[in-house]
Amino acid sequence: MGPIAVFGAGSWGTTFAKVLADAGSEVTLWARRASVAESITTSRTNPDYLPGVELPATLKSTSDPRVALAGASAVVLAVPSQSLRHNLTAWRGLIDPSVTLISLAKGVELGTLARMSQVVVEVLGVPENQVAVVSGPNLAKEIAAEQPTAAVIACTDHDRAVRVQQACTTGYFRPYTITDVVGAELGGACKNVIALSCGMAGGLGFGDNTLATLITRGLAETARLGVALGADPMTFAGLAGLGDLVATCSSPLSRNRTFGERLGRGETVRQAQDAAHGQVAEGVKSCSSIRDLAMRHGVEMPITEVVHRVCHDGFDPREMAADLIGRKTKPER
Ligand SMILES: NC(=O)C1=CN([C@@H]2O[C@H](COP(=O)(O)OP(=O)(O)OC[C@H]3O[C@@H](n4cnc5c(N)ncnc54)[C@H](O)[C@@H]3O)[C@@H](O)[C@H]2O)C=CC1
Ligand SMILES: O=C(CO)COP(=O)(O)O
Repeated sequence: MGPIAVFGAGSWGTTFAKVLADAGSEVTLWARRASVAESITTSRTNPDYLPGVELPATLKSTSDPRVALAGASAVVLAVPSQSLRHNLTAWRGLIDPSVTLISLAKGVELGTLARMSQVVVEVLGVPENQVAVVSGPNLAKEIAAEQPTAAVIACTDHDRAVRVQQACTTGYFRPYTITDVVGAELGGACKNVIALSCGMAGGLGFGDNTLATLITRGLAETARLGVALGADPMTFAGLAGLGDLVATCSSPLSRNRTFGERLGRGETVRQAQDAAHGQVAEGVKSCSSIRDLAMRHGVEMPITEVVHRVCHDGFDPREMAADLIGRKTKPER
């Protein structure tokens, strides 16, 4: 794979740019703010998002999309889900129609209920086999510290997935390939919502049984939605399903879990948002689009429903347990 442009210099965009550069790829990282690009170029750091992490000397950075895209054979999209369409529309005329598009975002678009790869296909007019998705238990700060982890590269074109895999394999980052894009994207989007519920449970003082119950039943409702949308159920037992779910629901590094914890301790959505300092907790918006997607397909997602009510309808997290536990009894499957 030739030069790679990474769009979005937040925690994951910057970290994934480092992974690609460490794997030997030629990488240019586009940052929205010129000061961030300047800092990466001159001091090899991105203090706003990855304080204390030294970035590779080979990594270039710019705030000019044309410079980032010059000669690029692949474009990595690392902006928040709800702004992807807007950004891509602005960059559309600049992106060579033959490049591989690599989506890192974990969300479902509000209103259209589109997955991120569907947004890419729609806005850029490229075939779906040109879009790859990276997902898995990938908390940016741990990967930036070169702690070992695995991931999946999902693309309906297996050969393309292998090329992306080769471009990002390092001594600390081990990507596997799969062809189930639907499953990979839904696993990544839904686990943010389940992590919010786990955070709320933690904030309310509940322990590991509650955590494990939410993770397991969260996985069940995610897989139910996935199967209704044509995903391979086995994807949810893999890195983009269980792997990401366990990491995000358990880790204090997760923005979604942390956000939920604040709500569980009694903070308002606004207070939790202010405390996030502009860092995105995707589940706060995706709980609504995923809930709507589930309703459209007649799929029951009770945890997602409750998270939506807490985040958007003023429902008190203290009522969450009674609401979920008090549902009509039924078989596990
Ligand atoms: N941080 C992590 O550990 C991981 C994050 N992800 C996903 O990657 C995506 C990006 O997340 P992060 O880099 O963590 O987010 P972040 O909150 O750290 O950074 C977001 C980046 O997008 C930029 N941005 C924000 N709004 C924008 C807009 N309207 N237009 C253009 N740029 C905008 C910000 O300036 C920043 O550079 C999300 O969908 C997230 O779920 C996936 C795996 C791991
Ligand atoms: O996607 C992630 C880990 O795989 C990051 O989770 P948060 O967005 O909750 O920090």
